[in-house]
Amino acid sequence: MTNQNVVASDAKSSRIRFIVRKSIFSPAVPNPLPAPSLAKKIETGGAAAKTNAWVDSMRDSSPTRVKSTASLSETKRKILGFMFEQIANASKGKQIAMFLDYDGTLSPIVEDPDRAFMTNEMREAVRDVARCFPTAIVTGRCRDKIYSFVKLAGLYYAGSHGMDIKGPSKSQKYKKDHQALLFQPASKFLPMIDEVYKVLIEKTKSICGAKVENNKFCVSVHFRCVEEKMWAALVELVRSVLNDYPKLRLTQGRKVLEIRPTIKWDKGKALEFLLESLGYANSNDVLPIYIGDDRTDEDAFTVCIYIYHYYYYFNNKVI
Ligand SMILES: O=P(O)(O)OC[C@H]1O[C@H](O[C@H]2O[C@H](CO)[C@@H](O)[C@H](O)[C@H]2O)[C@H](O)[C@@H](O)[C@@H]1O
Repeated sequence: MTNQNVVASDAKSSRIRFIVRKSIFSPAVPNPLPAPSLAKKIETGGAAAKTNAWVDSMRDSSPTRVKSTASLSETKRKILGFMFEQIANASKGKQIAMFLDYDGTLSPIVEDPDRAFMTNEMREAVRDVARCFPTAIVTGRCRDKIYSFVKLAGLYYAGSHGMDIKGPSKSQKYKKDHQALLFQPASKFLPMIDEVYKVLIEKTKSICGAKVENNKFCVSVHFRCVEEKMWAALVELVRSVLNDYPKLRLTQGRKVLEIRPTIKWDKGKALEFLLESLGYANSNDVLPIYIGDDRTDEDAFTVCIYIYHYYYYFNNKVI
């Protein structure tokens, strides 16, 4: 391990992680994935303390815009070269399975979630990967919407943070028993999610810039366009709605509050499920690789090789 800016660890066989340390970036850049002590603060504090803990966490998880520079590109090239070499070594004699997050990984982060389109170049790259390896898009978004963005038929899609999994419609070449794959472990929550979505649409009308997105088995409340002084009001409002729904829980992504069922299912479980469906349950013959950029991706990082995709640090677009 010679590169100071990249950590590679193989604590478990065939599981390597790559973390691009923030020290290679401007010191002004906050850690995009701070170890959140949110759960602890929320458990111990009163109502105001809980709201403050949420607002702190909302601030921490929303790094500010950074300009890309030529030297950054050089660093990026070196890191990618190093990662590629490590992955190539680790994959010898194994089947690679590729898992890709969408927002911030395949598409740039933009203000309007309905316009987070991926480029044709990226689509071609994903198509090429899928020609070689079983490939899945694993996202917090609704599966139909993600399909309308990615538009590639030969992939697995795991929408709603893995609570809505569907296999490729055209090709079953990686599926051992050739059965169509559809798995929705939170289906009984559908009416509840729909109801809470409608309540939140109505209630958030009072908060300028808030946007509620129905992701089928979960709901996103976006605050990217909400003035910071209104974040506490927004989180209080969302929490007050959730008081009536003890079977739903609140989590957080990039400038987004996410409401989901309390079931023990996340992107990591979805990966395990997909590997099992591919015939690789607890197998050493597979090298699962996950590329992601968000806190919710950390659930998947426990299952495989992972790469934090620092798209937004290398790109001078809005984050
Ligand atoms: O698991 P992901 O694919 O990363 O989905 C997580 C959330 O992604 C989307 O929101 C994020 O991207 C938006 C568009 O760039 C951006 O406006 C927003 O601030 C980000 O949080 C999606 O809209 C959410 O529903 C997902 O939960």
